[in-house]
Amino acid sequence: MPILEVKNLSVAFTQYTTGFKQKSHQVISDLNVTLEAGKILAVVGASGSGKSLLAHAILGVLPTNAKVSGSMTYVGEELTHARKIALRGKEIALVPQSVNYLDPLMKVGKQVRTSVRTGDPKEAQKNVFERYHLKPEVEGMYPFELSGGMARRTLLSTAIVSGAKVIIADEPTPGLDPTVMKEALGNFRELADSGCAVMLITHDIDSALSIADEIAVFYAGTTVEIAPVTDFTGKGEALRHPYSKALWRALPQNDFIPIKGSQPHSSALPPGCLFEPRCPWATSDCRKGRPEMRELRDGTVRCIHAT
Ligand SMILES: Nc1ncnc2c1ncn2[C@@H]1O[C@H](COP(=O)(O)OP(=O)(O)OP(=O)(O)O)[C@@H](O)[C@H]1O
Ligand code: NI
Repeated sequence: MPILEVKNLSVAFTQYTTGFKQKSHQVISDLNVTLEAGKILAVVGASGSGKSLLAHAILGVLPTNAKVSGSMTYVGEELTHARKIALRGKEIALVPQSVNYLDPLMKVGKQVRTSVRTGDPKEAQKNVFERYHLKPEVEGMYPFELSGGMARRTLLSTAIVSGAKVIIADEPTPGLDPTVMKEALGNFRELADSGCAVMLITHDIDSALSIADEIAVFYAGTTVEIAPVTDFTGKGEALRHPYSKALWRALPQNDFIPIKGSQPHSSALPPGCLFEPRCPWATSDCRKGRPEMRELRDGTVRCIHAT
């Protein structure tokens, strides 16, 4: 049984335009992901494709003007908002994208210690600081006294000491020097190997490939493909969706061919397949409706033409 399952998640924001006119922007549509114990799912996709919003939806920290539909389960039971609040920071931990999530008024050692649930908090905090090369004096500092890299390592420490079963890491590595970054990625792998389910959101496909088991490719607020990591190889022949193939081939070590056009904005989503306006395979059928996510060769894809 998956630890965490997100089914047909949709998120829309209501915004006021001129006067009292309201406009609804669909920023996530029909999104599906599954997290399993012992596995790392990496989530990749362009900026604005909905990666952080998915993380926030799982943690129950979306802004109040967000309208959410779809279902989520945690170990087979519905993950209601009340349950999200109860599990947050305990069973489900977030390594947030922004270091602004640290409490500005609390010394960082204390912030890490309050996340410890079993064993001696002081000991756990000391050990994790050592692991991330945070000197003993750092525990007495306030967030504003930390460098960006130190703040990131503090956020990682908080999630690691929590003993959570599900770790959602939203771009946890920018600003870290390569050695610490490698260590942080290695820690996620260790957490997974010890039975956690990890979702790693990243722009960095290379890091994702180095530690993940599966990769979910996001585009304009939905999953277009979920594939085993081993499919990201060669010219991308094993990949299913034209966007995943293009994303893979756009990497510098591959063909370095940029993808023409840009991701549609949530205020102007195409009526059919969200990738249709940029797709080399598009036909008139692609404009008729959103393709469903379907199983194909050990993965899933949202494209009527994928084979
Ligand atoms: N509070 C909000 N109100 C309205 N729109 C929002 C709000 N928060 C996010 N969005 C929109 O939702 C979309 C998805 O945002 P999200 O932060 O999830 O992207 P992302 O994939 O995490 O991008 P990045 O890689 O830059 O972190 C964006 O178009 C963003 O502008
Ligand atoms: Ni983000």
